[in-house]
Amino acid sequence: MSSIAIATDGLTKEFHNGRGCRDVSIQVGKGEAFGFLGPNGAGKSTFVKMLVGLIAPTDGQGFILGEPIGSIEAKRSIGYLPELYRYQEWLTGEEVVRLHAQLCGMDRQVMKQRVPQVLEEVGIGLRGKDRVKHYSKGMQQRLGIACALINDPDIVFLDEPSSALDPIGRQEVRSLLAKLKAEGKTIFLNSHLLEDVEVICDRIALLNDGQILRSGHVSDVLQTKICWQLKVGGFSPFLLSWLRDTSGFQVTLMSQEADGTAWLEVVMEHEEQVGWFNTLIIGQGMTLYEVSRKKERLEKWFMSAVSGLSHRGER
Ligand SMILES: Nc1ncnc2c1ncn2[C@@H]1O[C@H](COP(=O)(O)OP(=O)(O)OP(=O)(O)O)[C@@H](O)[C@H]1O
Repeated sequence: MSSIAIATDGLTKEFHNGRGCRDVSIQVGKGEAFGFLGPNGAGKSTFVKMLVGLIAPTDGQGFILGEPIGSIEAKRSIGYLPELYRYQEWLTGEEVVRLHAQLCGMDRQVMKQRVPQVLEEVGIGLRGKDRVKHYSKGMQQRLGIACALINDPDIVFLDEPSSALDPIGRQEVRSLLAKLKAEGKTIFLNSHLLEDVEVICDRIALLNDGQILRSGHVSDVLQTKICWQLKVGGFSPFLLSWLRDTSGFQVTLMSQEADGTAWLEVVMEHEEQVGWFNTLIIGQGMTLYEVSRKKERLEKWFMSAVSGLSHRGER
């Protein structure tokens, strides 16, 4: 049995105006969380709409668990949260989810159990009988996720699930995605929120002007070198060259206060060397206030990939 959840080969959608996305080939493994990034207008939503069968490709092919995209068999195993979707605000949350269950052709008895269960799962079980117009944006997004999960899909496509949410709403959606991932669901996440992608996704691809520009494992992108940031007290400039000479590491003074508090950045070969380096600091009479591993950020990866390129999307 194949371990591939989503596979595309040269998948293309060219709109009448020449926009869309071109020649996109990816593979996403079962249980993997895949982040699809790109500037506004890069073609991310167009790609997802092809995968979920809402629009037909103009070239190439795609498969969901081995079934051709757009087929009933492929649709049975997916859930989809569209971007900025607005639900019928005169309905209750429960009615909205029930409507989606009916659209899936769910049996009435199964529906009776599944609707409250999925509302509970996304954390709006107690508000299921309230009308959507009384829901916060965060609750509406979670309601959308409930609709996407109603058929207990193997693969969930989420197009900007945290857009327009405040930090609390984002955190709620992020925890929900982490839970889905832990349950073994395959997640395909379109997002501009790179911090969310860093936390949730295993692999990423960056789309620009309809084409994949870069792709890779998030862990590789974030850990290009082992760099620690240390906050120390009792620092004096002559200690900098002593630390460099004694450790052999690249030590950089980032900032220093008049009271001798300083921030250092130290690049090492192995993670474990930090313990030894700390003993050098303490041995020289300095105080160690804080030690943290500096990570590369996805934002840097994203910006370095798109800088200097034309992206016709929104600009
Ligand atoms: N139905 C359509 N007809 C013509 N052009 C379209 C159509 N749908 C999208 N486009 C264009 O295709 C390009 C890609 O749009 P798409 O919505 O896929 O981008 P996106 O990466 O999802 O953007 P965003 O991050 O802003 O949501 C855009 O230039 C858009 O204007």
